[in-house]
Amino acid sequence: MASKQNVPPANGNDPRRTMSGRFNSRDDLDHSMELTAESAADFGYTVHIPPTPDNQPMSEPNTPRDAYGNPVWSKDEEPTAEEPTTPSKAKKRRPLTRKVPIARTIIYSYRGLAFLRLVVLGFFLTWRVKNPNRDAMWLWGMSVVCELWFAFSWILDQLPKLCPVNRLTDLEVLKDKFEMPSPENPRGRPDLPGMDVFVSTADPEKEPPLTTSNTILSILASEYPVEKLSCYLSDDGGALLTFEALAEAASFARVWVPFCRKHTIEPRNPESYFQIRGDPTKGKMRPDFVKDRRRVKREYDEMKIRINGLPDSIRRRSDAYNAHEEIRAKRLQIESGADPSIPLNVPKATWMSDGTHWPGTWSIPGKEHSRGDHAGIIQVMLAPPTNDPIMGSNDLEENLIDTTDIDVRLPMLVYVSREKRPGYDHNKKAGAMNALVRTSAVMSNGPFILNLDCDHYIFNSLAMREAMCFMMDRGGDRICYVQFPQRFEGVDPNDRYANKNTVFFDVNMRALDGLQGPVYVGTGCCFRRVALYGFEPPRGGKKKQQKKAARLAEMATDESEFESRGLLPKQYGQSRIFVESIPVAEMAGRPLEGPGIPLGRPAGALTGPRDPLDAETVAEAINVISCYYEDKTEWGGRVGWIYGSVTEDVVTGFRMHNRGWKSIYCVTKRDAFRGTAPINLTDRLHQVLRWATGSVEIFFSRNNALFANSHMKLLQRVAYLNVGVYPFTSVFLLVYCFLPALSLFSGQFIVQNLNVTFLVYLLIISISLCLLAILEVKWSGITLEEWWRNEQFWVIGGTSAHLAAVLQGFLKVLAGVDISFTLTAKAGADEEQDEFAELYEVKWTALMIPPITIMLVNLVAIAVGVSRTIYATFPEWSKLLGGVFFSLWVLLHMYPFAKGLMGKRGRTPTIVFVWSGMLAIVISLLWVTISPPSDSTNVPQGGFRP
Ligand SMILES: O=c1ccn([C@@H]2O[C@H](COP(=O)(O)OP(=O)(O)O[C@H]3O[C@H](CO)[C@@H](O)[C@H](O)[C@H]3O)[C@@H](O)[C@H]2O)c(=O)[nH]1
Ligand SMILES: [Mn+2]
Repeated sequence: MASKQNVPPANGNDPRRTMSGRFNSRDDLDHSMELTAESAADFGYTVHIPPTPDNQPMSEPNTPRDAYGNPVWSKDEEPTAEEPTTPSKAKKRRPLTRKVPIARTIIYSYRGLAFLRLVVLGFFLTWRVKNPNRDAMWLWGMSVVCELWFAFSWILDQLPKLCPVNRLTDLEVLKDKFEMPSPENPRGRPDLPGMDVFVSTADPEKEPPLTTSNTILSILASEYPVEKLSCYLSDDGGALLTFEALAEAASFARVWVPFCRKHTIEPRNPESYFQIRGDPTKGKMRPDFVKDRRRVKREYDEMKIRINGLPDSIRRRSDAYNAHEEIRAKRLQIESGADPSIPLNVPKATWMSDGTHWPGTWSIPGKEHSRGDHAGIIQVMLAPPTNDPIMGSNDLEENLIDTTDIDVRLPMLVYVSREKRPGYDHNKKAGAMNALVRTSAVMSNGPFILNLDCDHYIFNSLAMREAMCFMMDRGGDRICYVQFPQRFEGVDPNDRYANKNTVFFDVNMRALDGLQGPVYVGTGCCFRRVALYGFEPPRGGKKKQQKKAARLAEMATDESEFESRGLLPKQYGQSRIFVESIPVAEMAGRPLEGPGIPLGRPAGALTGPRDPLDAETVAEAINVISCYYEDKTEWGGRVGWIYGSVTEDVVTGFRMHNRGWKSIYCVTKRDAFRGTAPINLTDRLHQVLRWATGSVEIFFSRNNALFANSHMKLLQRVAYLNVGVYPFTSVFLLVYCFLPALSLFSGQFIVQNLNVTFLVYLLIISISLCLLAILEVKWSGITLEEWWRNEQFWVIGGTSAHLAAVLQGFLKVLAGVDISFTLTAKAGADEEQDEFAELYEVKWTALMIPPITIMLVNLVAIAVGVSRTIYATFPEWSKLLGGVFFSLWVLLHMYPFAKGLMGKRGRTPTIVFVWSGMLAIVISLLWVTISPPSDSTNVPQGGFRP
């Protein structure tokens, strides 16, 4: 099997190798005679895989440095080890988290207003149905149907927003409970559960390896006990580029992480850190800060150049090796006396710096070396750290900066590229995550899993601790995940396409938190591992289910049962080591036992060293990422990330909620994570298209909230139903956006006459919507502008991407056409020249056709209306005004879209508006001259009739 690993003994002679497995694929050629490591270095590049910290000098075991203050919430002084136990005990009983109520006046008026609007909407729609427009039944019919649907979709959106929640954590208490000396933990070793961080990347072209490396560095430098933290990078591209960039990051981490710890800097993503404007020395106490910073920056810049030069150096290196191979083959051919004119078939391989074939994807894809066809690869880039801190030294020969009294250990770091073969469905990101779930269970088995996209880095180094506060609090064992908001950088200041999505992240998600939990949104989410294994939460579930869970744990350790019943392999696959890890993770993830926590774990239970990473373990880690591992198991069905939708995230969260788990939304003062968003219109539309398509998939699947069970609250179900239903609004929206034009063309309107009743209704409905928005702004902290951008994008996305999603969804359901996961392109980490160059890029896509049509038709309609008025052929003034206002309402929503189409010349949309308006006037003048009104009873100048 190509994915088998050769595992050299720990700390072999090769200094570049860690105690990890090195892959060894079957197409490795014997070239070591010809090309030595030195000649590889001649090509100007060698991968730096840092030596393990294991054999570094051990200093006296110290208690871990109290490196973390609490930049987020309160700032108590740090308790020392000698502190009398009584206050600490009192502290330990303090809760780790609490709810912060939202001001009553705001929330009550918000609910009252929503109710009022609901009632008015009811009356209005009744009135609309009862008062048809006899002059234009078609217009009236279409508009009423659309309005009924809009009311319905408004209700779906509004109802779950009625009980928003805010929360606070207390990191001091967490520290007291888990990191301070106590009778059970005399040395005050970290007693926090392990955390496995998953980062996913899929394409080094669209997701620059420098960005990924920075994300990794922010994780490695995070404030979480080093020996409890492991970081896994899943590379679905199987790219050597990503691999070597990760090796570079691992190497630079030896400097970066101690630097972060020494000077407690934020954020710990070097690219972002060095880009901060303002005085970096602000609040820094140590005199050597400036010197250290300069050195580290230089080191970072060098790494950056190397990473950015990787595509080139890999290509040059591979060309040289390939040329060599060809010459050698030619020589063999001649020596063996074969006809030299026969063309040789030497593959154009991609080569690693040590002169072996890269087992993953080649730049020129070859057999068994393409994106969808390559071996599984695991490389431990940083070996698991020792259990005790290792202090650095002031030996500046060896270290770049003085690291005296700084723990220089690094968390484990692993590169993973799952095996891919033709004929297997790889299930996109969900499949990648499930491979990581298994590999990490075998290698580190952290009871908690933090999931990040490659472009989402840790902005607040205490973020993991925030999540842990919820998980370790009373009742925390019923929490399946803690979701953090997604925050974005590099979005244009006006956030033209509502990329920041603040209405979703600060209004909808906060509100869902009051309804047993927010949805999972794919990144910035900390999972309880066993929740991913398809278990039910303790207590919450039915008695029978609980017994079943206990039994599963029992069977995992009972050999005969495991083999004879074959039950576990059926669920989790054939790996014994994996199955045995389940109960261990379950136990380690529980909160500490204490009053009100009957099923807790004893304090101090997690202070021991972790299991060593031996050859057998690494071999098993490879085994569980083989492409056939999931065959005939419940992976992707009941277990792990759920398959079958391009928005695997929502479905995965839904399944957990449906099993009775709760989730938590954790908004921190200093953003926990930050990522990038596609600021370019086309990319944005494609992103929205993917999400909406995923929603349609959900709607047509068994994960439709209509089939939810009684574990879920009614309003929570409504929220999930809305996730599946919202794209369908686009159909009605499309029709509705054409109605004003149709009115102006026909001289009719959606009502027979614009009487006072209609106008008053319209007024109340609009005003109440605005008031609701203002109150939302009050309780959520978003701005009105953000709210308005969201409204605009609702129309833009609705008439383009959502519409296409509905079509795609129907195609999938009716014709089984598969939906692909189009990666969202990420901006390079260092595009300083023109920050928003992307914003102005215009790439045409069919998605743009409907909104463009809508805009043009409405413009023409306004012009027609106006010119007919000039000629006094328009039937009624009021209807004309109604139509024009209606049209303008549509156009106002479309404005950012029009601007986007114009590229950099910002003023052009206005010009285009004017030009097309004039053109339209000319056309309509002609039209009016050619066809005079046939029926002139309504025409004002009809007075000439006899
Ligand atoms: O075959 C694949 C496809 C994607 N990914 C990764 O999935 C992540 C999300 O992809 P991206 O194109 O950045 O999607 P976004 O629209 O930005 O992502 C949001 O929406 C997705 C669901 O559609 C979620 O998976 C993401 O976590 C969420 O951030 C990235 O890290 C990718 O590397 C894989 O690992 N394998
Ligand atoms: Mn993304």
